[in-house]
Amino acid sequence: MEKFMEVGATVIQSVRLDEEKDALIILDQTLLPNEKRFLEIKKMEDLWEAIHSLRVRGAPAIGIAAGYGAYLGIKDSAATTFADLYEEFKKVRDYLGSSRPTAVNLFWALDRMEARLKEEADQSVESIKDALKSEAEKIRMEDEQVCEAIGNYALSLLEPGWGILTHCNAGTIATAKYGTALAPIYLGQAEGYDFKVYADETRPLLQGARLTAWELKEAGVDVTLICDNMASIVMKEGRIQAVLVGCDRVAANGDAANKIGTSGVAIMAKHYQIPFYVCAPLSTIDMTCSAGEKIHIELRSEEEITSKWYEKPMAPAGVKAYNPCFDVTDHELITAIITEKGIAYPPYHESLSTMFNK
Ligand SMILES: CSC[C@H]1O[C@H](OP(=O)(O)O)[C@H](O)[C@@H]1O
Repeated sequence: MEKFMEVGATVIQSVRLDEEKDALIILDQTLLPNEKRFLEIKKMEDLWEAIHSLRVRGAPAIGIAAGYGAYLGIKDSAATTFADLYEEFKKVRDYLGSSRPTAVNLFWALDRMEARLKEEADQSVESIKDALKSEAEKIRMEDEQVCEAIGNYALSLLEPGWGILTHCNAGTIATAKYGTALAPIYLGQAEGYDFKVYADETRPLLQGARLTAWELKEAGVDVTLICDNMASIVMKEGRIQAVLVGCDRVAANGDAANKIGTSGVAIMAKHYQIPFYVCAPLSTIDMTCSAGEKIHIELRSEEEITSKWYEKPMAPAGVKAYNPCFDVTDHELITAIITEKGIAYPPYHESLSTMFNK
């Protein structure tokens, strides 16, 4: 944690609970890099909207928000028995679970909150509520340690001065701290690694341009923004020695869903013989999902492609658009999957299972 502070990185909590206000405080990521505004969220409808609209985004941050949401959703319940409280919890769980489909952390966190609630079944309603609050806090605190561990494992694969390409934003604001794919950048910076990071802009929602370029620049990291269709040229020019990406759900065979465009980057990396690493907390690995084709890919509105970020529409009125939010990178294109328990190499079914038993 201190290393992170030393390098002057943006120490910003994108999701936290404010106990005095009884609210979830969320950094509105849709406004970055132009405005740093925090939202106070008390109602479940507002949290659902914040997740759905990507005000809070990034698989681990969505999980943290859902954990707190599960607590806030039942905190003022008038239930006097476990059974009644559980009925209310299930409604909150199902509602928040419908906000986005792909990042498994949302469901992982809700399941974890439910398991804790059941463990406390013989306690009073008030102490069950307290237990849920502390479980949500635990999810957030653990994520910091998980990201730091991923960062250290990833750093062991990198060398000083390397050019690193990343896609979308798997940085500190997508997690409790450090990020997943950006964690080794921050930890390496403290050790004088002097990485040159290339950030794909990541159409259509521009998380690379708006968020990755912003947080790395704030931290004093050497970052260069490129359009998505420039990844090949920077690889060909020898500027990239490794690709690091985050992920939203990893299947048991190692297929990894991440922001749309990631699989194309992996195909190019293979062509140029550049290692392609996926950084994945165990909370993002879904061993119940056998392969990538089973992952539900979120489809988002056409307007995100045609006009959202422009003063004037960038496409003819009424044109059809297709806007899948994620794609799945085939496990054969992935050099290694870096978890908080170690580095998994192919065959992934075996190596990922081992990570869960450590
Ligand atoms: C560290 S999680 C990574 C992550 O979040 C992304 O998606 P979104 O912005 O839609 O929530 C993405 O695919 C990432 O790499």
